[in-house]
Amino acid sequence: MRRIHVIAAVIRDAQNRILIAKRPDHAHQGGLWEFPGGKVEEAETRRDGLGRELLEELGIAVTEARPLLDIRHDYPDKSVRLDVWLVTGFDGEAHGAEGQPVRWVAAAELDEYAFPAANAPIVRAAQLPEQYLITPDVADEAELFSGLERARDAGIRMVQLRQTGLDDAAYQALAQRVLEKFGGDFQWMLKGDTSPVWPGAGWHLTSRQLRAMWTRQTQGQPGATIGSGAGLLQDEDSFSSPALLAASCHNAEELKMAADLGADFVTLSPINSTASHPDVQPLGWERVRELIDSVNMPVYLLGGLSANELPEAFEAGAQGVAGIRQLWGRSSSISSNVAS
Ligand SMILES: Nc1nc2c([nH]c(=O)n2[C@@H]2O[C@H](COP(=O)(O)OP(=O)(O)OP(=O)(O)O)[C@@H](O)[C@H]2O)c(=O)[nH]1
Ligand SMILES: [Mg+2]
Repeated sequence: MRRIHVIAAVIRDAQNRILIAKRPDHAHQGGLWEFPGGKVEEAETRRDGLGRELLEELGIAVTEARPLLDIRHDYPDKSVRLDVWLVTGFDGEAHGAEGQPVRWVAAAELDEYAFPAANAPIVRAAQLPEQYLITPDVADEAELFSGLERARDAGIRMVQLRQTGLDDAAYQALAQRVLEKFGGDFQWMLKGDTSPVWPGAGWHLTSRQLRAMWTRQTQGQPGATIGSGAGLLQDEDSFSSPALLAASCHNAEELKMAADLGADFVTLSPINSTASHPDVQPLGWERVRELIDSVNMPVYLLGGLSANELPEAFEAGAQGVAGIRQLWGRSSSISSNVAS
């Protein structure tokens, strides 16, 4: 089946609301909500297609846009490439120029609307920030707390609590203290052997956990040979749904495993060589582009990148950048590793 190239727009206004429209009942995937857009014409660039579709459907002229997510989906009757752009600037008042209902909704409310099956990763991409901070190892809790305050003030909105060398009990106790103080400031991603118990917190799997969980879920094996640390192998109920499921990936195989498990997003590393891992071969941008292209999930690039590299990351199709020291700010004195 020929794959149809469709441009779709996540349009965000100054209040961080997102515009959705309702598809006509008689259309493909009719009656469901959608991100405005449509088929790219033969002689048209992606950006021109975006501009034309939003003018036709909403009566707005796009002034600021960048690629957000590129996905491929096969419906029983149709194969589509959904080339999704984030639109943050436009002239005119958006309205249903073709008579379709349109609505501005808060990003978190998108989950309450019925979209076509292909749209699940678009909804995640619309909700997730551009930067994903992974906490560095710190000397003490005061340093952790002041760093988190600094990150919050710098506009960081999602944080993975990582602290090497803690056993699970010590980590859980730390997580409790951190979330009591900063619970509402960030989307939290926690590590550990089981799905986090804190409401709203997500679970970030190491690549080792990802492999173990994938093996258990897809092969129905007990996974006894994979290692004793993976508590998730022993407890079926540990896969109670966290708010978000993420995983650390380094290659095509791990990306596919994460996709199979329905991960909401992944990190991909290492992009560049880092001082902490001078001997690890970096992926390089060309390979990164290919890897991102092979999956339908938001991908954060990790390893020697800061917010300065966001344009390159977007251009490669990534959701944004993840970082430890690069996103933590200047006053952190303790060196840390690239996340597992
Ligand atoms: N615009 C849009 N299309 C989507 C989304 N999700 C999704 O699966 N699609 C599919 O992508 C295809 C694009 O369709 P469209 O109907 O908007 O195309 P169009 O504006 O050029 O419409 P037309 O064919 O009536 O001229 C449809 O098969 C639709 O089901 C989405 O969020 N937005
Ligand atoms: Mg359309």
